[in-house]
Amino acid sequence: MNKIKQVSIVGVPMDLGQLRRGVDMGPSALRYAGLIEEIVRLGYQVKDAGDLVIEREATNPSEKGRLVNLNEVVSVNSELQEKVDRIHEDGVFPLILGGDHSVSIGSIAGIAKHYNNLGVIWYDAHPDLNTIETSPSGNIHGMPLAVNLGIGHPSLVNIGGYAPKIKPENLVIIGARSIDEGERELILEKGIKVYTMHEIDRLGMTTVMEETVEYLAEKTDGVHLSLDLDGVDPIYAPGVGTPVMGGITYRETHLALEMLAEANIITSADCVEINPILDNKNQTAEVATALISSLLGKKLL
Ligand SMILES: NC(=[NH2+])NCCC[C@H](N)C(=O)O
Ligand SMILES: [Mn+2]
Ligand SMILES: [Mn+2]
Repeated sequence: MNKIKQVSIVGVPMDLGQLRRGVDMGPSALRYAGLIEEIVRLGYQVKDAGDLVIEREATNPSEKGRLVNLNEVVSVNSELQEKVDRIHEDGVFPLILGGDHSVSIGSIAGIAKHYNNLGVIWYDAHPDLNTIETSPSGNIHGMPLAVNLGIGHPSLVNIGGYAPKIKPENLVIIGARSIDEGERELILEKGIKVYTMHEIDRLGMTTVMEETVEYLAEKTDGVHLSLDLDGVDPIYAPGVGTPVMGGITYRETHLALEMLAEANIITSADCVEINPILDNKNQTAEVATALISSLLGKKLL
């Protein structure tokens, strides 16, 4: 957290990056779960920048081979980019609340310009490395990491007026277990560091995080954490639109985030894909709140 004791929250109540309604309620669910109070309790000065206003058309059907809601996703992320850029300029830790995972396009666009080598930890069941050519769905929430690497539709890739935002060697994906063929090819082609569930099972989360911190610390000057709640097993985080069984446990995720807090390398974060309609009495937002507390330094003792 680089001695920044201020956190600025931006909510992005947007569900346009995919087709299941409800993930637009993520910021409210997190606020109801007491996220802000919890961060205040940890000793931070919290500025709540409120939520972006999202305009959505009544219907916008998906067509294969087409980017669903492209123009809307571009305009929301452009606005988010500006907002996050300003927060960063003020020297405050930006915490972005999604919304579907396409909001990471705007959050990283606003952050990456402040670093020569921004590192990214993508904690997710999915690598989100699809392009229009490889996407099985046309949903932009399956593409943000590719976009951040400069691969994808120009109007997404150039948000913020520069590209790429991140370099493949500054990226670590943790928790992947649903990987499309085109994503697999891109991972191998770019040599992206991925800890799939297989490596997490084999090495244990302690080693995974020690290696991740070492890998990023030596070559990056800031690290963004993108926390997709579907990285966590759906037993603990059922309120997500694309759940995949066999995920990371609640305890392993706490450990991962506690280790990041200890390493003191995270300079910004987003928390995405919470869908309260699919949830069990706001459990997923409560889990996310507890996890973010660990990231921001909460300890058991
Ligand atoms: N952020 C997410 N939950 N992404 C899910 C992506 C699912 C699938 N790979 C797709 O491209 O449609
Ligand atoms: Mn994701
Ligand atoms: Mn995911």
